[in-house]
Amino acid sequence: MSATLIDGKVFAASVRDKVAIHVARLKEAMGVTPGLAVVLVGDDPASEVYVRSKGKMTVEVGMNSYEHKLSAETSEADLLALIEALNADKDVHGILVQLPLPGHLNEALVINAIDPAKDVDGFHISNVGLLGTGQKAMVPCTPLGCLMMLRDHHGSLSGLNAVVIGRSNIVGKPMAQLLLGDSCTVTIAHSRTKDLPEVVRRADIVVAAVGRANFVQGDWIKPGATVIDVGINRIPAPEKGEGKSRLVGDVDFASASDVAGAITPVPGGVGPMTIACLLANTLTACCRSHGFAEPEGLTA
Ligand SMILES: NC(=O)C1=CN([C@@H]2O[C@H](COP(=O)(O)OP(=O)(O)OC[C@H]3O[C@@H](n4cnc5c(N)ncnc54)[C@H](OP(=O)(O)O)[C@@H]3O)[C@@H](O)[C@H]2O)C=CC1
Ligand SMILES: Nc1nc(=O)c2c([nH]1)NC[C@@H]1CN(c3ccc(C(=O)N[C@@H](CCC(=O)O)C(=O)O)cc3)C=[N+]21
Repeated sequence: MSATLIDGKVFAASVRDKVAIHVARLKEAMGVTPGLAVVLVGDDPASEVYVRSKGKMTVEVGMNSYEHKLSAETSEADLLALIEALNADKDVHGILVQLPLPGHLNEALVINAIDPAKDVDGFHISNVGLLGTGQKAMVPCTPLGCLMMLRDHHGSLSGLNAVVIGRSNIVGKPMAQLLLGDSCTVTIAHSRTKDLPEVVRRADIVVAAVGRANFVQGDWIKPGATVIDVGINRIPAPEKGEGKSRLVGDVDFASASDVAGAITPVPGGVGPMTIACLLANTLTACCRSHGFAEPEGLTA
């Protein structure tokens, strides 16, 4: 491995430290404590783990955490009623509805019911539109975390060729918007892209958000490029014992880290930054709702 490792775990801890300092100040000077409500519908074990770890970190930075666990059979009307109540709750500054939702619930309808000012995921159409037109928005956590790491590594991103693999509403598209906002020349690749390896070879920055284990190969990477691996894939790991598994990204780390200039690992890369940015967004939402000065370096 010759690439510099971009340590998301360390970076995320520094973001959370910054958030904690601002939260302490808000509490002391203004008597306001930011609050994050997380809504989980159903009992997907992986989602439960994430929700628990989000709650723990929310409390660690001094914020209030409100967890709402609803059964998998919850009706759309009941979920919308909860969102209405959270929209009206003065102690709640951020609302996150864990995705994916069970199939009988209309995801777009539910997300768009959240008060855009409390939409710390940045998924509401109003925030999507604001981001797309370069106006102040709530920015999706995963792309924001990627952008922070890229800015930290490169300084300016202006003029660099960026290739985003994946065009989902939660990662690929907002990532492309943020890179464009920083004056990259952006290509969005997806499952219909012709000759993906050749497209990726032009990139100074590669962001992989595909959902396929070890998909991006080292010989697709331009020597010296920066590789951000968003993928979270659980694969069998018989070498760790029968029935065991491990997490890998969308990038074949072994081959890519020999060619890239810098690379994020999985685990310990984008994942921890996503949660840190969720806390940063909750703080930002709280400051905006009260008309307080926004902390610097925690938004796009
Ligand atoms: N670290 C974190 O915090 C987070 C990690 N993730 C992880 O990131 C990954 C992507 O998530 P998400 O965006 O939600 O996934 P989606 O499944 O919504 O999107 C995947 C994208 O990859 C594209 N794709 C699929 N196969 C290929 C292929 N063979 N060649 C090129 N493109 C392909 C799809 O193209 P098409 O549109 O044509 O189908 C699609 O646009 C997952 O591993 C997920 O677990 C997600 C959120 C947060
Ligand atoms: N409304 C909504 N917003 C989200 O942001 C959202 C969501 N729904 N649904 C699921 C995805 C996935 N996601 C992750 C967050 C942190 C890690 C993370 O911290 N991963 C650790 C590893 C954790 C482990 O060991 O399992 C790491 O990469 O180091 C991963 C994935 C947020 N998501």
